[in-house]
Formats: sequence, structure tokens, C-alpha cells
Amino acid sequence: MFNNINYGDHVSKSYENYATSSKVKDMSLADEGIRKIKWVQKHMPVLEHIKKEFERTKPFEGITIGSCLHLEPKTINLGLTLQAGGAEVAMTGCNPLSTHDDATAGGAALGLNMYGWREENEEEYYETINDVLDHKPDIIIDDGADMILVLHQERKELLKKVKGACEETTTGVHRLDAMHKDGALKIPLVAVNDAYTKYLFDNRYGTGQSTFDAIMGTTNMLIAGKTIVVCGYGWCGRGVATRASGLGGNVIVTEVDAIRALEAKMDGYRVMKVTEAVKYADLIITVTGNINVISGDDFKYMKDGCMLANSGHFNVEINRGDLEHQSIAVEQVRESIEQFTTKDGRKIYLLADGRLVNLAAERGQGHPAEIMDLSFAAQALSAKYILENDLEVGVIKAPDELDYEIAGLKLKAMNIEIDSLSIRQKEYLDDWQEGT
Ligand SMILES: NC(=O)c1ccc[n+]([C@@H]2O[C@H](COP(=O)([O-])OP(=O)(O)OC[C@H]3O[C@@H](n4cnc5c(N)ncnc54)[C@H](O)[C@@H]3O)[C@@H](O)[C@H]2O)c1
Ligand SMILES: O=c1[nH]cnc2c1ncn2[C@@H]1O[C@H](CO)[C@@H](O)[C@H]1O
Ligand SMILES: N[C@@H](CCS)C(=O)O
Repeated sequence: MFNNINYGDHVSKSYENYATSSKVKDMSLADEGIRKIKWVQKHMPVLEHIKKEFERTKPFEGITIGSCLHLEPKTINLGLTLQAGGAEVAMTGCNPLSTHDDATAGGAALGLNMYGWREENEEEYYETINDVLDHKPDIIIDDGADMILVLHQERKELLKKVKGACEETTTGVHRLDAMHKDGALKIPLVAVNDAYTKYLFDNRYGTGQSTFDAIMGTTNMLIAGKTIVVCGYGWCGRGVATRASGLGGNVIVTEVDAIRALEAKMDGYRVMKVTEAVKYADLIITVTGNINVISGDDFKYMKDGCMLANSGHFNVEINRGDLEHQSIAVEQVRESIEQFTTKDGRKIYLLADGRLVNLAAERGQGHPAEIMDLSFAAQALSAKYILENDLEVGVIKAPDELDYEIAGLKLKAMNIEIDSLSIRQKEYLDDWQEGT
């Protein structure tokens, strides 16, 4: 069935190395998965460049890399990049709702060990994390730190083989920082999220666009003229607020950090306490990485028809239990939309079960390929960095050289040339004596 597909230059050309240990929903979806993988490859030039380099230099020969990332075509392309470098790759999802079953079938067909399917229950979610750990990885790539936690708590015997791990997202880095402070972290950790080429683009422009892509695709509703409350004005919040405003929404920001609140105000948004903001909201989007951002009485003051979406962390930012408690009926009214009827008769809509909407909604495609090109280039080079350096236990930022290499490659792929400092300019910048 698969043999007449032209795989292109950068993926395996046959299914001979089809990883039989994979657990995916349906291998008959592999053709479609491979078509989607090939599409994103066209839009991930930096990762494709790295893949070619890896094919030549084989930095991961004899190495096993296990990942816990959102499983969709761009992530599979990261897996193929690591595979091109000689690694045995085992992948599972980092969210029970974000896996694309065609992409995982495609990945398995192309020789990656794939574990996971969309709508896993909690037991299956952790079972597939353990399936990846069974491959005894030398390097781990995590998103949200669930796999690293399982490694430290339940699979301690594997710790000594792990040379290091990479973490994809802000909340994962916070969790791992906390773990290190408690003396519980036993491996070196590269906070890939903290690379400039990651958070400045992925968290901001990626989340900005993909959050609205998913919300609009899920609801088929207009943004223009609506009041949109953005909870959290970090990198994701800035991106979400910019796009909300660009689509014609009236944006209100809520924050707990005085500097970020001030920044939001001077960026032109209204800023107020969440208890006040919810009264005006047509749509609320949480992007804080925190728990109970919308909870308790907040639901009482919402207007009839208010929609709730989280694009931050797990399913804890919006307290679903509190909303259920105040409701007399919950009904699935459309794919990824639940309608809660409150005791006083209002309808409140929760998207994608309160999980990050840009990935967990049925229509969620995640960030654009050009954005994940940067994030996954940072992952691929960080994995190589771990292997080539004897890192100490702790959480470090990816080195600046790596960031500049990625930015340079991206600019080149975009046909953009920039200036460089002249010798005189360098001297001037280094000199403290030259004045007016
Ligand atoms: N959906 C995605 O694809 C995606 C992409 C990147 C990051 N993330 C996740 O999104 C979350 C935010 O990431 P970030 O990089 O913007 O983090 P960040 O640290 O830059 O920003 C978070 C902001 O939320 C604020 N905040 C915390 N608690 C709050 C509360 N109760 N009410 C209002 N504001 C509050 C903080 O003060 C901070 O300014 C994280 O969980 C991150 O892992 C999701
Ligand atoms: O399309 C995607 N594929 C894989 N990962 C993604 C995609 N979109 C966003 N993220 C990643 O998900 C993390 C939060 O869990 C973010 O940090 C982002 O890098
Ligand atoms: N993997 C987690 C981390 C997001 S911050 C999630 O999907 O919610």
C-alpha cells in the first residue's frame, strides 16, 4: 500500500525498517501521515539543513533518543532528523489529546518507534511514556517534564544511562528548576525553551497564531468586535493579545506581575483584575502556566455565551471542576466544545477540555511549520550539545552560539542579509573613553 510514495531525499525510502514495536492507532493512516510530514518538511528549512548535516556526520550513531512531545507531523520531522543522525528514536505524546494518528502511523512507517494515540486515558498516557523509557534512552526530549518525572520517580534504574535531557516549554523548565532546587534532579538539563530562537518566536508568534487558528476553526465564530480577556502577559500572552487585537478584538489583560501589567497597559490594552475582566469577556484565553487562573466565583460573573480556552499549561488553568459544580448540565455541542448550563441558565463554553487549545482541539494543528523549524532546530542541536559535552547536573540555557547558528540559517533560508560591525564600530563599542 505504501510503496508508490516518493519519500523525497530526506526520509527513509522504504518500510523495511518499520518499527514493529510501535503502538499507534491505525497503520493504514500512514500514507496520509507521510504526505503531511513531507508538506512540513518543505517549510522547515533549518531543520532540513541540520538533517543533511546529521546524515553526513552521524553524531548519534549508537545513541537512543526518547521524546515526549506533541505528536504531529513537525515533531515526526524532528524524529526523522535525529534518526538521520544515526539515533534510534522512540517517541510518545506529551498531552493525551494532541496526538495526530496519521502522523504517528507515518512516523512508524518511516522507522521511528511511535507510542501513542489521540484521546489516551491517563493510564495509557503514562504507559506510553514507559514504553519509550523501555528503549533505555541516552537522551530525553520532554515537553512539560512528565517523562523526566517518571524517569526520576519510577524508572530510577535508567538514570545512569541518561546523558542529559532537553525541555521544550516554559512550565517544564519551571518544574525542573524547582526539582533542581530540591536536589531531586539527577541529570543535566538544557532548557531549550529559554533559547532566544525558541521563546521569542514559538511562544509569541507561534502561540499567537495557532491559538486563534484553533479557536476559529473549532467555533467558526468571529473575533472582530469581541472582548477577549488574555490571562498572563508573558511571551505567549503578548502573542495572543497581538493577534486578538489584529483580528479586531478588544483586549483586556490580567496579570499578577506589576511590570508585565504595565507593559500590557502601554501596549494599548485594558488591564484589570480577573474578577472584573470576566464580566466583559466574550472569550477568555489563559496563558499563564499557573493553576486556578479562572475558578470559583469567576464563572458566576461571566456573560451568557462566554467561551473559555487555555493555551498554557495542562488542564489546570481553568478549573473545570468549579464550573461543573455551578452547572446543571454539560453537553458536547460541537467537536471540542462543551456547553455548561449554569444554575441561573447561562451557557458557558469550554474548548478542548481546557487543555492547550492550539494542540488539543480536534482542529488544533499546533504552531506553524516555520516556527517549529526554529524550536526543533534548537532541540536537535541541543541534543547534539549534550552528547558532545560532559554537562553537570542542573538546568542550563542552550549556548548562544547555537542560537546564533539557528538564527543565521533561518535568515539565509529567508534570503535576508544583515550587516556586520566594522572594525571601527567594534572598537567604538568596546571603548569607554570616547565621548562627545
Ligand atoms: N500553547 C502552546 O503551544 C504553548 C507554547 C509555549 C508555551 N506554552 C505554555 O504557556 C504558558 C505560558 O508560557 P510563557 O512562555 O508565556 O510564560 P511566561 O512566564 O513568559 O508568562 C506567564 C505570565 O503569566 C503570568 N501569571 C502567572 N500567574 C497568573 C495569574 N494567576 N493570573 C494572571 N497572570 C498570571 C506571569 O506573571 C507571567 O507574566 C506556559 O505554561 C508554557 O509552558 C504553551
Ligand atoms: O505543532 C506543534 N508541534 C509540537 N510542539 C508544539 C507545536 N506547537 C506548539 N508546540 C510546543 O508545545 C509546547 C507546549 O506544550 C510549546 O512550548 C511549543 O513549543
Ligand atoms: N505537555 C504539557 C505542557 C504544556 S505547558 C501540556 O500539553 O499541557
